[in-house]
Order: sequence, then C-alpha cells, then structure tokens
Amino acid sequence: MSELVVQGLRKSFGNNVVVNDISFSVQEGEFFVLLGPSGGGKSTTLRLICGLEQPDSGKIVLGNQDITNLTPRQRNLGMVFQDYGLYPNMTVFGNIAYGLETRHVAKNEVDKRVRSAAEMLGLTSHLPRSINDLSGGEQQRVALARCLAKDAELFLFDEPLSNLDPKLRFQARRDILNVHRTKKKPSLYVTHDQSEAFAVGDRIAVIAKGRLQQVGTPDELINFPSNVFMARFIGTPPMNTLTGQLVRGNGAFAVAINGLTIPLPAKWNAILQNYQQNEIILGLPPTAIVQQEFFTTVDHQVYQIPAEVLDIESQIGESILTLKLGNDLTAQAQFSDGEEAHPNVGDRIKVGVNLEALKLFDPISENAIKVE
Ligand SMILES: Nc1ncnc2c1ncn2[C@@H]1O[C@H](COP(=O)(O)OP(=O)(O)OP(=O)(O)O)[C@@H](O)[C@H]1O
Repeated sequence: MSELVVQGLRKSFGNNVVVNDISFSVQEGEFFVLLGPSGGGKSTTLRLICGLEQPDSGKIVLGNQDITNLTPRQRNLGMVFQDYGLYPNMTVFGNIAYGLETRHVAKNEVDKRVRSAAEMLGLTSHLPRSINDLSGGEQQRVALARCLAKDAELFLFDEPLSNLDPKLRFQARRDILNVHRTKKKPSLYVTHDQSEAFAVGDRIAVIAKGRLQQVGTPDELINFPSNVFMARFIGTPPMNTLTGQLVRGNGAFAVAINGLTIPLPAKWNAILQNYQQNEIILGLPPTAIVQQEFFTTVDHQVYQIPAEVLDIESQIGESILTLKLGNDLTAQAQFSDGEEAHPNVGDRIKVGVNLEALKLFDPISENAIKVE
C-alpha cells in the first residue's frame, strides 16, 4: 500500500508561517487536489512532500516509510510542474528516459517503458524530435510521459496545465487522469482553479493563509462549507453570506436582515435553542434563489421576495444576476438558461428563496452551524 500521510506539517520563512499545522492523507488510487488562493501555501506543501523544502516540524509518511528527511531522489516520486522541467537539449526520448537512466534501469527496460508511455500519450512519432520543436501541449505530454514511465509510489502535479489554452487543458486533464488510473497510486494535484479541482479531484483540500480550511469531496465542499471562508471561496459566484439578527418566536427561528425576515425551517430549531448570540451569518447559495414562475418546480419550502435586477452576467448555459432583494439586500443569484425566464437589468421580478438550502454560520468563530 502506498498511502500518503501528512501530519502536522509546518514551515515558515523568517517570521512568515506559510504552512501551518497541515494534516491530510491520500489513499492509494485517490486523486487528491490542493486548492486555494494564490500565496496560500499549496506549492510549499507540495515542495515539502517532494523534499525540495524541509519542514520545521511534522511528518510525511509514504506507505510504511517516514520520508520526511529523505532527499527528493530517495522518495521515488513522479512529478510534473508548471514549467515541465524538461531538458531543452535532449530529444523527447531522452527526456522521458532521463529519470529511468539515473536510476540505472536496464537499457532494454528503459526502451520498453519509454515507448509504452509515449504510445499512451500519442508521442511515438515525436520520440526522436528535439523538445524545442514541440508545442506547449506536446511538451506537457512529454513531462507526463516521463512521469508515466517511472515506477513511482506517489505522483505530484503542481499547476501542470497553466501554460495551456482551455481546449488543450481538457485533453491534458484526461491524460493526467489516465496516467493516474494506470498507476493506481496516490496523486496530489495543486491548482488555484476551482473548475479544474472539481473536474479531477476525488477529494479536495482547500488551503488558505497556510491553514487547511476543509477537506472533502467536491459535493461536500459545495453543499457543506465548513466556515465563512469556504462559503465565500467555493463557487462562481460563491454563496451570499449575509449578517443578520436571529429572531426567536413560538419555538421557530428566522433571520432578520435589512428589513427582510427570512424564516428558518424546523430542522434548525434544536440547535438554535442553545445559540447564545443575537447576530448570525446566513449563507444563501446563488442557486437557492428561484424565479417566481418556477416556484411550482421546487418542492421545498419557498420564501417569496420582490427583487430588482441590478446586473446580469451571461455565461454559457446560465446567467449570474445581482439582485436587490426587498428594499436593501444585495445578493447574487444563478439562473440556468432554458429553465428560467430572462429578465433585464432594471426589471422588478418576484423571486423565491429555497429555505431548505440555507446555511448558518457563527459570526465569532466563523464556523458553520451544523444540523444533525
Ligand atoms: N523560498 C521562499 N522564501 C520566502 N517566502 C516564500 C518562499 N517560498 C514561498 N514563500 C512564500 O510563502 C507563501 C506561500 O507560497 P506558495 O507558493 O506555497 O503559495 P501557493 O498557494 O502555492 O500560491 P500560488 O498559487 O500563487 O502558487 C507566499 O507568501 C510566498 O511568498
């Protein structure tokens, strides 16, 4: 088994703690993504795992071996970085073979593995060519083929697609996943691009300000953000987070925000009985705002509000609307094309809020309040 376990990893540069007590594990055969805003500590975490940096404290275990103090070469990893790390003076064959030759793999075995990796990635006819003659997409495939040819215990990818245009990215993502599925090892993939993370990740760890914010499947991150940061980070547009007052009455609860009183479904009653504060943060997902004409298609409890359309951004298959709800509450809604009417900027429309989809957060800890 080659499970990767990262325990309490910490790294600072001067007074700047850039990786702060990070722990997670990646199972054999799992494609695990590190996602987060720029400067959050993703690449440093990856560099600690591959041995290019040494942690101040913490432990990295691969299989049954503690690899924390091993050199990068001793760790037996397959790596693809943003700049691919290819040797410009070598042929494609030479680049794919490089990692094997330095490990003293027998020549006929090198030849076999290079050709097999090249074939899988459609590079066979390029093997004698110089790296300099290849396009960015082809170079990316050579870096991947080099990875594929190795018998690595762990695969690491640091923003490997950022130099490719969107069309090539799609194919390159499929290539990376094919390599991963062929190898059946743990893979760790760093990106700041949410759509990429959601497209490839079995599970995603979100890192920001050096800290692990949440680990979960794409579905868990979207539907159950662990804190206010996650609610504001995940999704385009992300969840609306609105600070209001908790209103208690007749055993039921509501949140009052800027003149609106939004009732909370009964599932919240038990947990809110013990809530001591007056202020609370309401999480309103953009998809929980529905146009009136479509209320009947929604089975859930709906709260109706008049709204004014302040802005519309049309995207493929959907529109993002900035709405003024009631008199004074600005929120973003996501309407999918085809299913819903197309209002214009300035229109006054009726919308409904799907109350079942609401989330709540504690304004002091900023953690999600969870219903059992
Ligand atoms: N060798 C170094 N010396 C000093 N500071 C560093 C060093 N390497 C990284 N940092 C700092 O650590 C922080 C985290 O950087 P890191 O590259 O890990 O973030 P990231 O999440 O991968 O960001 P990006 O998506 O922009 O690559 C940044 O503030 C960066 O400036």
